[in-house]
Amino acid sequence: MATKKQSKSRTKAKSNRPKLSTAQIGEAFRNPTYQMVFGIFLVSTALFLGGSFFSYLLHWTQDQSLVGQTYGEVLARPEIQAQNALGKLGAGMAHQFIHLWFGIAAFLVPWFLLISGLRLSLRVSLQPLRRSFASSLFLLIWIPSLFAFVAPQSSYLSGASGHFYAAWLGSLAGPIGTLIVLLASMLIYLAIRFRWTADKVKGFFGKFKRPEKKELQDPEPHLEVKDDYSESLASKKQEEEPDHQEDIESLEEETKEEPSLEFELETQAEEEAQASEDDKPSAPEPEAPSEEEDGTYFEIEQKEEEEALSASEVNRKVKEFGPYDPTLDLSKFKLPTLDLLKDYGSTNITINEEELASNKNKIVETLNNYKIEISKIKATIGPTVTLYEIVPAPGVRISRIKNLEDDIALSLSALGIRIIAPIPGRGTIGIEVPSTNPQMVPMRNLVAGEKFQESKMELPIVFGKTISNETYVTDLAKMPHLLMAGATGQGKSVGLNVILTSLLYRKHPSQVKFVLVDPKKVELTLFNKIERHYLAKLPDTEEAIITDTTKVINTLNSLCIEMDDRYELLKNAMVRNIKEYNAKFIARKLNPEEGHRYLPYIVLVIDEFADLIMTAGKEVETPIARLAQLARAIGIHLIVATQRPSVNVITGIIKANFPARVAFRVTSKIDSRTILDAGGAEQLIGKGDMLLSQGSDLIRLQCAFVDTPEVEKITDYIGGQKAYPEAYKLPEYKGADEDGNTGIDILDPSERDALFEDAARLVVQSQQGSTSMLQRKLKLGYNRAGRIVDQLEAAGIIGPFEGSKAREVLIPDEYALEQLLNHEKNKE
Ligand SMILES: Nc1ncnc2c1ncn2[C@@H]1O[C@H](COP(=O)(O)OP(=O)(O)OP(=O)(O)O)[C@@H](O)[C@H]1O
Repeated sequence: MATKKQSKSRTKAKSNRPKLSTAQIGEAFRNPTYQMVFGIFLVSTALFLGGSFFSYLLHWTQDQSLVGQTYGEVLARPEIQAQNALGKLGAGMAHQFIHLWFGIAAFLVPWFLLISGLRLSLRVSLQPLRRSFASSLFLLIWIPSLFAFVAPQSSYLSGASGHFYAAWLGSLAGPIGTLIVLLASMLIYLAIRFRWTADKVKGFFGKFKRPEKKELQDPEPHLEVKDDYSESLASKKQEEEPDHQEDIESLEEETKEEPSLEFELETQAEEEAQASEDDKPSAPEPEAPSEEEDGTYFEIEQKEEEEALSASEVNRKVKEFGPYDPTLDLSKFKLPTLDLLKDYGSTNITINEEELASNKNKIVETLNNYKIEISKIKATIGPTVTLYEIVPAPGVRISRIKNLEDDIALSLSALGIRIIAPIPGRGTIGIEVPSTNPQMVPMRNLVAGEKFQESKMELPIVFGKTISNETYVTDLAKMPHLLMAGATGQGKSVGLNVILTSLLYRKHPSQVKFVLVDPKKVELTLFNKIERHYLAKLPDTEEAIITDTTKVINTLNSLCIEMDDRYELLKNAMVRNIKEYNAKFIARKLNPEEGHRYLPYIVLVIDEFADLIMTAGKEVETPIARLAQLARAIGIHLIVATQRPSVNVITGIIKANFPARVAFRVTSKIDSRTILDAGGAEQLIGKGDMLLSQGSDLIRLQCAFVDTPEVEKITDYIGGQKAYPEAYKLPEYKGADEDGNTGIDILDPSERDALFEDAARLVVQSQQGSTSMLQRKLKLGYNRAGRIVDQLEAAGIIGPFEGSKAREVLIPDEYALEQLLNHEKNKE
């Protein structure tokens, strides 16, 4: 009874177990580890079969004795031995495949398994898979039939299947009919396989007729277009007997005259599709290595879509976040989940072969019109722009191609053509042509990408995709500051949101703080919701997002104080940068009682810098330049965006301290030069198309797209979680206007600063009378600390200013100080 119940409940449990959906199976199949395992399995099977087949050809007569017996018996009895190198199993398999099935054509089976296995496991592509499969299927029927027809006695050539087909065909069409069917089917196969056309066939036969004519026309033949094929012909020509030369020349002519275009379309993404399953119908069929119909190699490169981690994997990583000391205050904090970002589906690029071929032809034609020969063209397809890389024929001056920029743009009738001559480090010339069907790059796909999720960077930012469709992740901590410019509506605000979103997806609130300056008052308001998690602000201010100019000046100066403080901490900890400092702090090697604390990174974002410079000029420029120069090591990073990249906004001093710059589309070449020190940004196509310059590198990227509702969802998600009691406090700074010479009498004890007594105690305790010490310990601005020092001097607590020496402290201990203070109070 009990067992019945048990088995019942087991069956119930079984039926309750979730069934694998096809999507899950597909996902598992795309898993690189499974692909590797399956690939290894295929390669080993191929080697086993191949080896046993070869051995069968040598030993099949000796192993004949095994054939008559039942498999089970042969395998079970160890005394039965086979001559086949792969043992009884090998002998049996080879007999099955060669004798009973396909004859000699059976070798196609291990060959196909081998190329499939290599592609799956190592991404090595010996042959396009789909085509090899079709060819193998055809040949597995055709070869056995042919051998059965021409050599019916040799059964290992044709196999039993060959005899069957030949007998069946013979009964249907007789021997002559069989021969015709065999020949015709082979011709059809060759025509499809090698894309025969009437011109090609005529050209091939024509070469036997035209040599004399050719010699008359072109007494000194030379190769007009230099490519591998013609090169091989040229070398062959030298080796050949003189009377074969005409043949070769006519062959060359044939290649030049060929009007149709064929080019290789080998994409990794497509390889992926083939290796897994046929779920991407838009992916084009890969073809044979590039064929040079018009004398120029044309090759198309499209990088494979980056492997996206599934939503559950990303969320698991989020959950793993935690056993880290500084996060303890908000240990339950969860980083935003992937589903907060909008799912725009897969963004596999659909290749428009016609467009590619026509652009390629136009480029080649335009260059040919100017007598510029090229030997190879390669197309790399990005989300919005395709890069045509040209290898010019030897002797062509690069400047000539560069000068044809406008002519090429005219012939392609496209805006935004950019010529990079030469592409640094590649030895080629690049022509970037905007696609007619640009693809947006959704933030979700990039955030889910392995590259971003697994990056070990301090402040990883997933900016977008490169021209070769690769995800571009960079480290803000290494940049270390970023200047961003672009005309209105070209994607600046989206770019800023992408940066902030990237950091929100990877960093715990204890690790990074934002100081947001938004004079336009609308762009960054959404981030108000995460004030107590991620924002930093001045003490006693209401709004964390700074919109007014005076507050910006105070905040910048406050950041300078924070910077000085941090340098002091670093000095005391004897480390060189924030990373080492925090590592030491986490290892509990720094004592919090001595003022040490965990230092979060601070990212200052200024949207619309031009507005600030116009209203505050030097007052803004100086602290920004100071921060930009020094703040790198202590973890303060600046991102400054502007609509107007003119020289009075981006001054020399600002530019010199911002090595990393991003340009969205700008209105003029001068603006492009101002921001990037190079032209090109005026030719971008807008909508997030951008150039990123880091040192001498200039990279074209398509910025990721994150919409306002998505940002709102993320900030809501974070804002809904437990927060710190208040925003991260920056040191207090009072502007000169507020505490400058406002008629305060330093001799009048009633007008003393509120912090006077605290300052006096500090000075006496430490027996040090310096302004900078007060600034640091009391978190004051320079002016206020200076004024307190003057009041301390007037009260007789410290001595007068003595140049480079510290002021003398006149009160020996705290007891004497308390007596002095009480005495003054009593006098009042
Ligand atoms: N990376 C992108 N991908 C696709 N479309 C984009 C991208 N970036 C911007 N766009 C489009 O351009 C529009 C304007 O972008 P955005 O608001 O960022 O411009 P802006 O430069 O900040 O303008 P402004 O300076 O006037 O605020 C967006 O609404 C969006 O439609």
